[in-house]
Amino acid sequence: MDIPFVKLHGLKNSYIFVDLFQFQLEEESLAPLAIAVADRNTGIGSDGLILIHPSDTCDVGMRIFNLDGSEAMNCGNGLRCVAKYAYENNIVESDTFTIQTKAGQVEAQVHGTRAHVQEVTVDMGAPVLQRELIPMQGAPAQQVVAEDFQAGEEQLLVTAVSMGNPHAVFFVDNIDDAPLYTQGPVITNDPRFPDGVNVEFIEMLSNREMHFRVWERGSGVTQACGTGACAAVVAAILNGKAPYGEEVTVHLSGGDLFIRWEKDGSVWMRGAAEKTVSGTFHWERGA
Ligand SMILES: N[C@@H](CCC[C@H](N)C(=O)O)C(=O)O
Repeated sequence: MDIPFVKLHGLKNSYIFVDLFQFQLEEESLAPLAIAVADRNTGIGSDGLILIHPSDTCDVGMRIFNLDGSEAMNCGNGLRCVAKYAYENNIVESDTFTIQTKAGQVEAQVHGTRAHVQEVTVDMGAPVLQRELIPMQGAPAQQVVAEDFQAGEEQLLVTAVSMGNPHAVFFVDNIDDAPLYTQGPVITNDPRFPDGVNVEFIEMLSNREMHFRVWERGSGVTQACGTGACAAVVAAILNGKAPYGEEVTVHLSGGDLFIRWEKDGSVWMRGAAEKTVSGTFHWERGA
């Protein structure tokens, strides 16, 4: 099978995009295809696969598969890339439009021209903070803010946030000392998070600026995570480390995102999306 693809990234969090307005894929091929395209030796190389598809309820739809083939409910960097692709390819009429995800509907606004969208702002909706909806084990109806969390030998404090997908946020004094490679792969599969979890380490530089590192569920260390950056800013506000309603600059390994959380309302994410390459991926399933 020859599959037309485009590779885009949000701050070097890269995905292979297949446009299902143009090309059909069978449901059972999606997870193995994600693993195949993401492989950096035998595939194209990416953090996963994203499908851009027609939607009954929104202007365009997005589905995201991690590097290991697991499907996630949401992807912030993917949303900005889908918005760029949809606008540049005339899938949408206006520069503000809706995108359907498995976690619900979001609204995107592109900044730029049909020839080149540089930046995208997304209304990511309200974070989900009830423990059982993240989901995290423990007494229901509570928020998880700076809660004791024993991880191996380390005694950490966790703040848990869902942006449609689960995030465990840990504040550290120095980002270079964050136990990303030791605790990331352990915490992501911790049974206290029955669906697994994306693991973020944050160093606050001021109440408007933070360093961010992530171990993504299903993909491992990535250069950036849009939903993770949103969760980190929400966690900072819940811990009294940042204000409501003000843009916070998040320094990720791959670049900066600008995140704002309105009290009792939406999280807004603004940042870049880039196209790197397009082509055709020749794939024999099971080969
Ligand atoms: N990189 C993404 C998140 C992708 C999904 C995540 N790994 C999960 O399993 O929830 C982003 O930019 O938000």
